[in-house]
Amino acid sequence: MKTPSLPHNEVSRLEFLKNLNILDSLPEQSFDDLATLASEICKTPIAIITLLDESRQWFKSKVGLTATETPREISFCGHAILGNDIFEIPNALDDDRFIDNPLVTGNPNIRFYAGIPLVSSVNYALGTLCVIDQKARELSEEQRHSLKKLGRLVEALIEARIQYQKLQEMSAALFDKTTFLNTLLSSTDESIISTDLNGLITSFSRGSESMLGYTADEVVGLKTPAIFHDVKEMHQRAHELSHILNKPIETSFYVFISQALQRKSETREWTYIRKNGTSLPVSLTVTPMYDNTGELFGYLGVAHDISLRKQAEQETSYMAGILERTGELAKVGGWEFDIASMQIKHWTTEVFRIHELDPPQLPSLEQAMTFYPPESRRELEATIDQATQTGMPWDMELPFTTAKGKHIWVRTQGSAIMRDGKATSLIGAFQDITSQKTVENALKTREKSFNDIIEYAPIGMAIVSLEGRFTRVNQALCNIVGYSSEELMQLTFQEITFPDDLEADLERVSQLIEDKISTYQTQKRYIHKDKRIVWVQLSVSISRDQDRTPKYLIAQIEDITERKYQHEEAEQFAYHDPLTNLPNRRMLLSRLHHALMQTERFYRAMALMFLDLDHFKNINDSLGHDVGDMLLKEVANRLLKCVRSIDTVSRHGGDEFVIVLSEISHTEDAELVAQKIIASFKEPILINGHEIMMSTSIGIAVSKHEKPTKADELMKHADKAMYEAKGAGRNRYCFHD
Ligand SMILES: Nc1nc2c(ncn2[C@@H]2O[C@H](COP(=O)(O)OP(=O)(O)OP(=O)(O)O)[C@@H](O)[C@H]2O)c(=O)[nH]1
Repeated sequence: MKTPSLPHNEVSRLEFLKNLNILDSLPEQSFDDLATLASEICKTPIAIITLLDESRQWFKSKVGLTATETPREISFCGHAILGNDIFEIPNALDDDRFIDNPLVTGNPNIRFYAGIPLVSSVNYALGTLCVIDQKARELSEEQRHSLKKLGRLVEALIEARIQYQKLQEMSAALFDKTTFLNTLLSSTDESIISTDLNGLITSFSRGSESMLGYTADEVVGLKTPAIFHDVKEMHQRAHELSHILNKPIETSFYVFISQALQRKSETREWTYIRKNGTSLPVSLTVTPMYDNTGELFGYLGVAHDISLRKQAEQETSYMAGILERTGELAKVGGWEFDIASMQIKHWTTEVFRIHELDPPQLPSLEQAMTFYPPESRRELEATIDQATQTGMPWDMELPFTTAKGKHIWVRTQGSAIMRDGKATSLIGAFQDITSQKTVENALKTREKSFNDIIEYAPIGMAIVSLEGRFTRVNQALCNIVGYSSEELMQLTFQEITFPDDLEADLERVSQLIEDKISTYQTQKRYIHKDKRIVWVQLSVSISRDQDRTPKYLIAQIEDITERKYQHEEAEQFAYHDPLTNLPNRRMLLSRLHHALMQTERFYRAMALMFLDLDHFKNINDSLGHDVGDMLLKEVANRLLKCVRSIDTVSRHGGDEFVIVLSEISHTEDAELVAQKIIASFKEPILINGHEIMMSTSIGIAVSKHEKPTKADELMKHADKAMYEAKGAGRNRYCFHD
């Protein structure tokens, strides 16, 4: 027996056969009819439609046989499919290939076999239509011819099955696709509307319904432009298209499909009018739709709601407008620079105005830099480089020359916008600060003059905080108080003021701060660094801001120490007796007037004592004038010890002394003082080894508030009383009656 060899395309043949899904399928009438016909036409008891699987031949249809399959290696069909025509074995017992075949030697005892290969349209021999007899014989020519035709019919059945199968697959795919599309249509919020070529609406998606408020039933069948289009907008677009295409365009469906007609889809912003009358900005993409022959059959419009974006755009443009206007008002411009393209992206009107350039043509970076002088340009470029690398903001004031050649000053501020640690753009503000700069320069000049005035002033000057701390001092003041300016600025005026003068000074400062006085002048004492007293003439004023809040004190300090001492000396000279240093007649008269006034005011009494030394001339004559002088000094000391500090002991010249007891309660008080004086002379006075006994005669006059006496009267009274004392024997006192 010879096992049939395999066809050259066996692998793909088996694959094709498998995909036919025919193996082990149920019997089909059409196949069975053809098998029966073959059996009848060829007059054989057996007819089979076999299909050759990898290891078996399977019978799709069979007549006169109960088996459903047999092994491939013993099959006759395995040989038959290798040829193109009928494979005919008249007597298997005469053929070496089959003589010992189990199908020949055993059931079904094949003797005659004729099979026509069943070849698919893509040239795979799948099996055979064969007729079998248990006796040796041959087919007639007609039978062969018919068997071939029947074979073609079986092939057609198999081909129909293939086509059906393809159709099944396609319809399954179509179903999937339709399901997908329907799901997509109903799940998206986008509005999807299809129309035919004339704009008749053929579908209206769920998204369209919720976007526009109409149901599909209300809209499908309407012609575009339909109830939800803004006719004014369409009219405007028609007008634009007329210009573009240079021919009149009507306000019609055409405005939506002008591009689609040229096989392009077009996206454009439109306004939809909802059923409730409100409008909705949308971005509408219109796409032409073609059938499988490439024929245009309609249009698809997909629209999405851009109201949020529009609102954001409006807000942005509103904010940009506000920024632009506030920038103009504040004279501050804004700019933006894109780092990737190294291009200026935006300048506000104010930036153009400062440059004296006309918008909207933006200069390149290089051009923009030419407005700065070379040195400033280098500085600015370096700063921008640094900002780009580090994101560090900058704020610079630079000289600038406008497009029309005007020299101004500008302030440029900027910072980098960073994304993922990298600067993507720079934004900033730009300002003309020329007038500010002019004021600043004027202020600087003024400040310099002010500084110069302070620094080089011949008198001491200081700026002092309201608390008293020196915040600014000049050299003249340092010279006055002996401190360096650094040392002085660590001190307060309180610390260097002579304690006795501080209270009055602080009082005046308070009045200044409280705005009760605007300035004050005083003479006061500072304590020099070397601890000596320095007399100064001080003039203090206060600086206030616009709402009169006090800011600091301004002090002018003049050293008057020398003048002060000279004055004191002169005063001493004018009002004092140079020998005894006691007040002289002039001062006494002043004190007397004062005492009389107080007497009247306070309902008191006072006494005037007139003293003349007894026989003083003898001292001069016997011991000399100098001893006389020394004696007079000692007398002065003794007299001072007999009175209170409020009383005045004066020398009137020669050996005459006058005492004002400015406040007595009774006449007896004066008497007591007179007795004390007389007693004090009891002690001898020791001068140059001479023990001198001295006495004095005293005349006392009293003035009481109830009976006041004028000063000159009182002097006369006391003088008269003194003479009475002399007359009465000296070394005594007498009251004027
Ligand atoms: N040493 C000295 N003598 C003076 C000074 N001024 C006046 N005298 C003298 O004082 C004397 C005053 O004398 P009188 O008061 O007139 O007479 P007296 O000797 O004191 O006698 P009685 O007053 O009558 O007790 C005169 O001799 C003056 O020359 C002075 O400043 N120094």
